[in-house]
Amino acid sequence: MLNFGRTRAQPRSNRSISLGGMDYSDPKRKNNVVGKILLAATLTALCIIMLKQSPTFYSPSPFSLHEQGVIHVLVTGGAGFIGSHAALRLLKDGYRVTIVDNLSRGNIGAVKVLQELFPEPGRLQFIYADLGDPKTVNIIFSQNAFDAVMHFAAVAYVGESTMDPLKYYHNITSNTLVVLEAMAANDVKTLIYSSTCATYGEPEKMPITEVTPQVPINPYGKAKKMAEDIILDFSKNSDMAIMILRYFNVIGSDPEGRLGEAPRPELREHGRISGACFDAARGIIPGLKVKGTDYKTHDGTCIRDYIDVTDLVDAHVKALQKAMPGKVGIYNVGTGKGRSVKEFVKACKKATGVDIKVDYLPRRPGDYAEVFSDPSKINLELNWTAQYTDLQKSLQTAWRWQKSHQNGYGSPLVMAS
Ligand SMILES: O=c1ccn([C@@H]2O[C@H](COP(=O)(O)OP(=O)(O)O[C@H]3OC[C@@H](O)[C@H](O)[C@H]3O)[C@@H](O)[C@H]2O)c(=O)[nH]1
Repeated sequence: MLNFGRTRAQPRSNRSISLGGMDYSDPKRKNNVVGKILLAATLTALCIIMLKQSPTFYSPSPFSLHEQGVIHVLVTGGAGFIGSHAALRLLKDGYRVTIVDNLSRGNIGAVKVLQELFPEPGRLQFIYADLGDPKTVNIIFSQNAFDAVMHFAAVAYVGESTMDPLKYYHNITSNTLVVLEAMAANDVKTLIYSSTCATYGEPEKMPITEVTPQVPINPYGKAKKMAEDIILDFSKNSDMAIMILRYFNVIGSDPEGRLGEAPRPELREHGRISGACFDAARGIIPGLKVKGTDYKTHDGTCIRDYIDVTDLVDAHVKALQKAMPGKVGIYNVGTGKGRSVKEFVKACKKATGVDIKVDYLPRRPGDYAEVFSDPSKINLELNWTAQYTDLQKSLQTAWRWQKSHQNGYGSPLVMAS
């Protein structure tokens, strides 16, 4: 069942493109809207059928041998926005990386970018698999000698979590359990866990420290808190080295323009503020909907702490380096500065040069008025400080990628040739 032999030159999904004998560059076909839709649907269906045979390994070489001295990190959700940026940083720093992703939210195009940057055998392995399937996950762990796991894979929209709470409770808690069990069974000793400021809910006192009581108010935050509790209980009888990073609001993209944020268009209504601003600036949506103007903040809109993805992945690498056996480290990852949605929109207008049309709507269920971090613990203990603190500059970097990737990474499932 495990397919180690596939080369980068012959990914299954590449072959599925030629199966149809279609040419995307044919101008007549471009004008044929119905034809394009049918083509896209056929390709997607073919890819889904092929990819369903999980786990499917796409890599230049087998990864079953543990190379001495090279730390092998499993990056779950490595085809997603934060996971792909983390994988890039790890690879740049000389780690070997295995990405496991079910491509439900991530993009195979991000993996392809990484494979092109790091084609050497033994550097990067991509496994299409679902963490909800313990059997598959155990096969993956038993066939690879992972030294550490960065567990990013998860659904992560506050608004969606209020509409589909079961999806959130299931995906976030159950998959974390599966990962932890596989780590314990296969003697993998280091976990860096992606948690969130949403676990704090709406604290009375700002800024938020790591000892601020966690009283989440939406299913996303509650599920992440549950996953943290699972990890903490497990840690009491384990010598695993664990770091829990509570991210604030992640923005930006790779300064060298190789990776970006490409959320699924079908989830646009739940999307985060950065994606919505860029979609409005590109004219994909008629305007930005600011959700809630009657919060008790200086301008009535919600306040968030926007942290650049480059800084965030730096915090992960530092956490990995400082993780101690038998210890759990919990850290806020934010800039320490709160900005309102109106301030964010102003910065986005400047960054894009587009006078984005703004509509003001009622509050979004699940939102809290104000959160921003006190990052002193991570400053002190992990020697980490946010470097990319100019909101407009981070948005400019992200906008450059958005402009040069009008369709994101293309089809999220098909490896473009
Ligand atoms: O289209 C939009 C999107 C968002 N917003 C507002 O912008 C603010 C930020 O919302 P986002 O959806 O971008 O981000 P959230 O604060 O809800 O959660 C985010 O930060 C914490 C992370 O762990 C979560 O994964 C992430 O979704 C909220 O006030 C929201 O109502 C809009 O006004 N319009």
